[in-house]
Amino acid sequence: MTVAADPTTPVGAPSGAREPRARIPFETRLFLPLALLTALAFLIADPEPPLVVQIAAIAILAAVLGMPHGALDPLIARRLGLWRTPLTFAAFNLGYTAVAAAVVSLWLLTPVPSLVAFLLISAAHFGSDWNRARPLALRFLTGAALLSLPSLRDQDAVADLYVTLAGDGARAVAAAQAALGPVLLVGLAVAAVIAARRAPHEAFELLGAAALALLAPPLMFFIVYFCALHSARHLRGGFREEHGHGRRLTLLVVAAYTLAPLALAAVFLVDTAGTAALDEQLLRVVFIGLAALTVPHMALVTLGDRALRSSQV
Ligand SMILES: CC1=C(/C=C/C(C)=C/C=C/C(C)=C/C=O)C(C)(C)CCC1
Ligand SMILES: [Fe+2]
Repeated sequence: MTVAADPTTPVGAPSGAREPRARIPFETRLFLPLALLTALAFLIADPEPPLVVQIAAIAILAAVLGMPHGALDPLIARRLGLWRTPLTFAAFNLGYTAVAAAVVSLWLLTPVPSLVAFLLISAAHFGSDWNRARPLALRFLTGAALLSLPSLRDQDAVADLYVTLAGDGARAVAAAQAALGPVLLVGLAVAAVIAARRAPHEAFELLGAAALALLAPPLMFFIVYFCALHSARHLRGGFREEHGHGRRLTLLVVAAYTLAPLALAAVFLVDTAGTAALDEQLLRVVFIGLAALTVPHMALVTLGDRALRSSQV
């Protein structure tokens, strides 16, 4: 299989004229066994952990493993030439924070449309973990399928989570996802077939992710996919692209930009202690926080990908 000069080439795959074999990326090896074990555990024993345990797990794992992949954003921005001096760096941070704050404000003002917008943006973002060189419509369809399958498995569980995040009106969003689920599942299978032609490991990842979404509770699916595949892939890609600038600086930026939002989340939790159950507050902090960071994060990742692709042409 030829993988040279293909943006879907797995990280670390050798390139050259002599038909190199695509190496299976680290995150595929991490995600697939984890996904299959988790899916199997719920298929056989259905050992559903209490919701509060799942929420605590997602808060901790998203903080430790999920957040750092967004923390590479200042480095992506530097590569894009968005900042060069301390002053333009400060302006970049101000802009990034302002966009995130605007998303939170919008969410509080119009929660249900904000949730829908978050799901649509996330569909494009997550769907781009596969078939990266293919049209956006295919990637969006893949992501929409991935995010709808949990509702197909357990519409009420997803509806309850959405209601905590966006109020009663959000129940209809889970219903819509459950209704679209079967068609989207077919779309995901098509995406897997398309991916298989150039990168078979992507097809296996997609099938593993679909099995996980259909068999494990919604939050367990999200934890395993988000931490073991999505975040791991972007973190590794980010470190690889920053290789010229030294690992120490990259580590420092990742640490600082992981800790800053976490500190903010902690302040919010302490500030609002007693106004709602801790698990509900945690769920809101995790997902509304992710929504706030996703908008500037996705804009940068998209620009970064575009720059990378044009430099490869
Ligand atoms: C709330 C919620 C869901 C959606 C989560 C989303 C959409 C997360 C997006 C995170 C992003 C985009 C991170 C960026 O890297 C699920 C899993 C459908 C079902 C369980 C409840
Ligand atoms: Fe991401």
